[in-house]
Amino acid sequence: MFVGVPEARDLLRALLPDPGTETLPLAAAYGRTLVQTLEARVSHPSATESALDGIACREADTRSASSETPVRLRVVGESRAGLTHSAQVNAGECVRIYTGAPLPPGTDAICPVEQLDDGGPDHVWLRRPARPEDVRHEGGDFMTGETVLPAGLRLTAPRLALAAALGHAEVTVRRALRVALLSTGDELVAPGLPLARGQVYDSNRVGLHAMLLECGCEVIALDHAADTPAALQGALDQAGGADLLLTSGGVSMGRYDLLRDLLIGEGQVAFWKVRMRPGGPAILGGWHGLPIFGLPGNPVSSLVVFHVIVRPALTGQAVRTLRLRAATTFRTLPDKTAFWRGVIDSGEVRDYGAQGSGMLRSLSEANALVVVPEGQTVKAGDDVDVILL
Ligand SMILES: Nc1nc2c(c(=O)[nH]1)N[C@H]1C(S)=C(S)[C@@H](COP(=O)(O)OP(=O)(O)OC[C@H]3O[C@@H](n4cnc5c(N)ncnc54)[C@H](O)[C@@H]3O)O[C@H]1N2
Ligand code: MOO
Repeated sequence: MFVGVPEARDLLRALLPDPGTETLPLAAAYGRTLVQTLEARVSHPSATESALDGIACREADTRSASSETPVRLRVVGESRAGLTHSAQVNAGECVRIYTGAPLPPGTDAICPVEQLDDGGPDHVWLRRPARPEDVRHEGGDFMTGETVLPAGLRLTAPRLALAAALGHAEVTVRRALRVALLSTGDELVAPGLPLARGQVYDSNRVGLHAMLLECGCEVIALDHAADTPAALQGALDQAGGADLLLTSGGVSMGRYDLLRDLLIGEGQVAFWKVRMRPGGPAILGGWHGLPIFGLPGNPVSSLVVFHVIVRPALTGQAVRTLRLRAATTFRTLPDKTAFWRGVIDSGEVRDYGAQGSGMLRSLSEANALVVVPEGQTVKAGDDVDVILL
């Protein structure tokens, strides 16, 4: 029942149903996985246009322009968004132009306003040659018919914006998995209520809810369950209809670790314990046909297990790692992969410091998980795999 991280991920994925697909307006598709290929319905830019506010002219007219020897051009019109100058521009002439406005015929270069002086009625002086690089060419970003977003991508904010720019109002995506979320433990108190000694605010519920939304899941937030078998079973009954029940707490070695007992005693167990730290006591099983993934209660452990096992299983996206130079030594463990909190700074990653699994501040102050495979040593100066948080 003791598994490695990749095996744990595969076992969870195997228990999740195929959610099917649906077509949604872009605004509702954040975090979902695209199941169609999106082609450009238009070219971008849709016309050859200016990248700057200034004048459009013929580059050849302006090559000698400098502060000492400015070049004077006659202004024959204006091109701005929605009101294009469509007449031919000839030698010695220019058109006032604004960023994103189409280039008038005959022009091939831009000089920005910062390099212009007033040259009398309808004239400007250029203190610098006009530059063809400041022209954005039609289709330079993408051309009509080009495949731009392939199926399988997760719809992040920039990709949703790109889908809109391609001319799509709707996208076909994987349906959201319905995940019921349950915190267990008598010591948990909802934030905002008074806290007695020995109690703790239910922070996992908040963090896990947000992480599930980031994964494009529909979240069914269950009431927190006290540490009695009846309370736990009652909570599990409320999760009917979910594709997965995600719990935190109650999976370790204690007498009140009831979820573990319930799955082992009355349900099924696919694994209990993963060869990782933190997060080793995670459990996967089922209860009356409902797949249940039990995260450890320690806040850091639940975050780490979510990142390396739950998120990839829910989204179908592999865990992305970077290779960075270690600025400090990272401890190795003989039989577990370690995911130590690290801080990426100036292109290197250093040890965050306190690695206790209850150190909540680290969830905000660390920005990376440093992966140290079983039995391997990472010394300062070595390259190491890093997961961005
Ligand atoms: N004798 C042993 N004790 C422990 C072992 C072990 O192998 N032998 N494993 C340790 C490890 S590793 C972890 S991780 C924890 C996991 O414990 P549980 O999943 O059973 O979680 P709890 O005991 O319920 O709580 C642990 C800790 O986390 C706090 N907690 C729980 N839920 C929340 C929440 N929703 N929000 C904020 N904080 C929460 C709880 O108060 C405890 O401090 O077990 C070790 N013990
Ligand atoms: O895995 Mo526990 O997750 O070390 O604190």
